[in-house]
Amino acid sequence: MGYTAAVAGASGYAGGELLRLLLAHPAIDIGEVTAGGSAGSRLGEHQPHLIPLADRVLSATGADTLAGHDIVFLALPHGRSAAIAEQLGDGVLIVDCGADFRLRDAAAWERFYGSPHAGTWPYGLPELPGARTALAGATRIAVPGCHVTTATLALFPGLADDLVEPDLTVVAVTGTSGAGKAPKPNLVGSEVMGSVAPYGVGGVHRHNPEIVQNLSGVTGGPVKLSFTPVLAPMPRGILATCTAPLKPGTTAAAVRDTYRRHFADEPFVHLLPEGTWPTTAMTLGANTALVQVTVDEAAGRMVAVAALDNLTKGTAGGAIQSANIALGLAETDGLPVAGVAP
Ligand SMILES: NC(=O)C1=CN([C@@H]2O[C@H](COP(=O)(O)OP(=O)(O)OC[C@H]3O[C@@H](n4cnc5c(N)ncnc54)[C@H](OP(=O)(O)O)[C@@H]3O)[C@@H](O)[C@H]2O)C=CC1
Ligand SMILES: CC(=O)N[C@@H](CCC(=O)OP(=O)(O)O)C(=O)O
Repeated sequence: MGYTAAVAGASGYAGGELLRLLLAHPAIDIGEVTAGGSAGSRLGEHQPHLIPLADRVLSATGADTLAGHDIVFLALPHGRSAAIAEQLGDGVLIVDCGADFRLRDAAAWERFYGSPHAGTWPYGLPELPGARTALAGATRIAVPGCHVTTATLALFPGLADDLVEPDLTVVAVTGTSGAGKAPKPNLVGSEVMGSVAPYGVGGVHRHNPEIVQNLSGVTGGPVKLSFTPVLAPMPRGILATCTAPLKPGTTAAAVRDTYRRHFADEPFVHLLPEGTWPTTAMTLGANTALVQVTVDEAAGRMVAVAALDNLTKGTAGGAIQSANIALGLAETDGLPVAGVAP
C-alpha cells in the first residue's frame, strides 16, 4: 500500500533531508511541502539539490495544508508541533523532528527549554531496548536530538550489560547544519571556518536531560553525565567520544562482545572491526551510526566512539526509520546504508 507524506519545514535543513530520502522511498509519496516566511516560493530556491522537486511551490504551514496526508513530518522550530497535532487529529501519523515531545519529565523540560511542557510521544530511537514495540502502530513519534542519538547508541550496550558505572562523559564534535539554516551569531562563516569551539558547556545544553532519560531508562537507576558539544567547521556529521568507569572485572573482550551482540541484528548501527575508528565522513548521507569501543586500562574506563550524519540518522533518516516501523513497512525502506567517501 502506498502512503502520502507532507513535509512541514521543507525549506530547512531537516526538511530538505526528509525530502531527499523520501524521493527514494518505495512506499511513501511526497505530498504538500510547507514553510514559514518562504511560503509561496519555489522549493528549488531553497533546496537546489532536490532537482525532481524544484518546481514544487511551498505552501504555508497549517492544519489546512497538512491535512489529508497519511503521514506528516514536522521539521519546524521548537514549540510549533502541539497546536498542529491537535488540529490534525488522531488518524494521521505525525513524526516530529523537533524537541517538543521528547522528554517525560515536565520539570526538566521547563528547566532546559523555558516553556510549558507539551507532553510526551513514543520515542523514535528504534535501537533502544523496547522502543520498537512502542513504535509499532504509533500515530505520534518524537524524533531524538542528534547529539542524543549519537551518545545513546555509543553508551547504552555497556550500561545495559552492567559493564560500566553510570558516571558518563560525552564530548561530541558536530557540524554546523545541526544549528539549522537561520543565521546565528556564532555561525558566521569567518568565525566557524578554521576553528573548533565548545558551546553549551557545564551541563546546560538541552540534550543533557534527554541523554540522561535514555540511559537511566536502560540502567533503571540514576545516571550522572558530563556532556560537552563542540562545533567544528564542517556542514554535517557528529562524532561523540564517550567514556565511563569500568566495573570491577570488566575486560576489553567482554566489552567488545557486548557491543557485537547488541548491534548484531541492527540494520543501521554497526560495531566496526577492531582497530577501525569511526569518522563522520564514513556516515555522510547514510542512515548509519558507526561505533567502536575499547578499554583504557590505565584510566579504568571504557571508551566508546560513535559517528553519524546529524541530518540522516540524527534527524530525517531516523524519522523515516521510525515511521516505517509505525506503519508496518520494512524498517530499512528508503534508507541508505552506504556513506559517501572520500
Ligand atoms: N539540523 C539538525 O541536525 C537537526 C534538527 N532537528 C530539529 O528539526 C527541526 C528543524 O530544524 P532545521 O531544519 O535544522 O531548521 P532550519 O532553520 O533549517 O529550518 C526550519 C524550517 O522551519 C520553517 N519555519 C520557521 N519558522 C516557521 C514558522 N513560524 N512557521 C512555519 N514554519 C516555520 C522554516 O521555513 P522558512 O524558510 O519559511 O523560514 C524552515 O523550513 C528543529 O526542531 C530542529 O531542532 C532535530 C535533530 C537534528
Ligand atoms: C550545531 C548545533 O547547534 N547543533 C544543535 C543540535 C541540533 C539538534 O539535534 O536539534 P534539536 O534538539 O534542536 O532538535 C545544538 O547543539 O543545539
